[in-house]
Amino acid sequence: MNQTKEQRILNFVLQNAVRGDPCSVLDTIDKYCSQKEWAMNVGDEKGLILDKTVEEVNPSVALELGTYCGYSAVRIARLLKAGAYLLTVEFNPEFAAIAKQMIEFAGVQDKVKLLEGPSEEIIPQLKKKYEVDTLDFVFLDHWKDRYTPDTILLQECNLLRKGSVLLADNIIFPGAPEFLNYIRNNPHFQCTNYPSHLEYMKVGDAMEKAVFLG
Ligand SMILES: Cc1cc(-c2n[nH]c(CCNC(=O)c3cc(-c4ccc(F)cc4)cc(O)c3O)n2)ccn1
Ligand SMILES: [Mg+2]
Repeated sequence: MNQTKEQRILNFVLQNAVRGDPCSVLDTIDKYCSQKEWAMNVGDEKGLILDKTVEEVNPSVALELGTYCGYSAVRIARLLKAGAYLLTVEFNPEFAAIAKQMIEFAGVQDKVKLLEGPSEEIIPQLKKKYEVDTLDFVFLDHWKDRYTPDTILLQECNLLRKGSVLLADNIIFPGAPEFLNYIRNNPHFQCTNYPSHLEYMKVGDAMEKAVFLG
């Protein structure tokens, strides 16, 4: 049974990073994915934009859509205050299994709850099944054609409050044109664009921040 790229990334971390040190896990993933095999982690450049946004919001309850190998879950969780937590949603069981091990190796498992399933199924369960009141921060990094329907779903499920912050990856590449159109023309959101580059590449990309105005 030959290995997947995601297993190779995890193994490289297990062999080269420092257990319990989130920064060493992030640096090791970035090293592997920039030098050996590209992978769709948010990466170090857009990761700084994510860091600044998480520090500014200082969320008690955060949601991530699109866990992948757990890079941004580790990135977000390392910045959360005592008692704060991240819910992260992954639909692919192989990715979820890798992410679980990555999160545990980084030592942030007490701050992260990994939920397996498609976002459209999980979001309506957040209040009753996962005891969420409202979300302070949402990182959109899953299927790009789900950004808009899931933003609408979050509102329908009453999961956003005045001041909730959404941050969306890949606005330019692969691109989320429908989402950009929706969110920038929506009077209930205040948007800010952050130009950057596709992870580990010279290709242009951007992140979009959208503050819910209630
Ligand atoms: C429906 C649902 C879905 C999920 C879900 N979980 N994990 C994901 C991954 C989604 N991410 C991407 O597809 C992605 C792609 C690229 C890319 C690809 C190919 C290129 F050539 C260039 C760039 C770059 C990125 O930065 C990305 O984030 N979705 C979870 C829950 N429910
Ligand atoms: Mg992305």
